[in-house]
Amino acid sequence: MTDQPDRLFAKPLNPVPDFAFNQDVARVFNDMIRRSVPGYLLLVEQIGLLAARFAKPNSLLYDLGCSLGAVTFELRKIKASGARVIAVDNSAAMLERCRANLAFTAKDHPLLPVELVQADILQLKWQPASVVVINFTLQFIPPDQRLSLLQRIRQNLMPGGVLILSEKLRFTDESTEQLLTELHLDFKRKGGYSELEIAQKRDALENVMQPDSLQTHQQRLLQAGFSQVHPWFQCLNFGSILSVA
Ligand SMILES: Nc1ncnc2c1ncn2[C@@H]1O[C@H](C[S@+](CC[C@H]([NH3+])C(=O)[O-])CC(=O)[O-])[C@@H](O)[C@H]1O
Ligand SMILES: O=C(O)C(=O)Cc1ccccc1
Repeated sequence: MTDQPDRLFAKPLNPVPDFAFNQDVARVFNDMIRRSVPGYLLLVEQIGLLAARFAKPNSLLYDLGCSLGAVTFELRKIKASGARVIAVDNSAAMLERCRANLAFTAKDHPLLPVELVQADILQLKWQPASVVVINFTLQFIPPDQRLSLLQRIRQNLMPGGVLILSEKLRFTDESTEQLLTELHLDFKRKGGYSELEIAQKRDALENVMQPDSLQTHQQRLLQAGFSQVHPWFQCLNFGSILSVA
């Protein structure tokens, strides 16, 4: 994986442009996500283990909003004969680097075949799947499209299939929101981000990324038709939910 340090917001920007998954972001994304999402590496590793329990032979495993392919790579390690991984992202810059990463990491031990698809996940042509992972991507989908996307995912999951959804969380209780946001800022400061970098990235994300509360996610997943909805991971204001079809 390329590991250029993220200095994208280090110099004063006036105005701060909306956050976009362009070449500049793709180049530093590996560093950015590790220093921005507490628990990211543990989460990705654990997703591989969770997914392995639900993956069925001869089925599809989707990684929606695959970025540089961290989750895709974990899915490819699963032993499920005849299964295939479909990794989807609408950013050409991300997919190009994802392709290079996956080629580089393809060692001798067998990995599941992968197809990289450049597409909007709202426009995807679905095929029946046993595993769908959407790791920190639903928060970039317009809120009024989220339920119908989850319904489509639910409809294309085989019985007993799993959806793993990770998101930044907001909290309706003001003091919880304040405390966890402060702790997240402490995590960023400890990772070497300056106050300017933190403030400018927050401004860049403001119109682009809209997190929901854990309760909103749980209710929406039930409404989409999932029979079991289990929050299984939370680190500060980042969490993940496993839902069974
Ligand atoms: N409508 C869309 N259709 C397809 N892709 C999209 C769409 N909107 C955004 N994306 C893509 O979703 C990804 C979100 S990052 C995922 C991290 C990864 N899952 C990881 O586990 O490392 C999360 C973050 O940056 O916080 C980006 O690559 C976008 O191009
Ligand atoms: O940086 C943040 O505040 C985040 O919420 C996480 C994030 C990580 C990578 C790209 C966009 C958002």
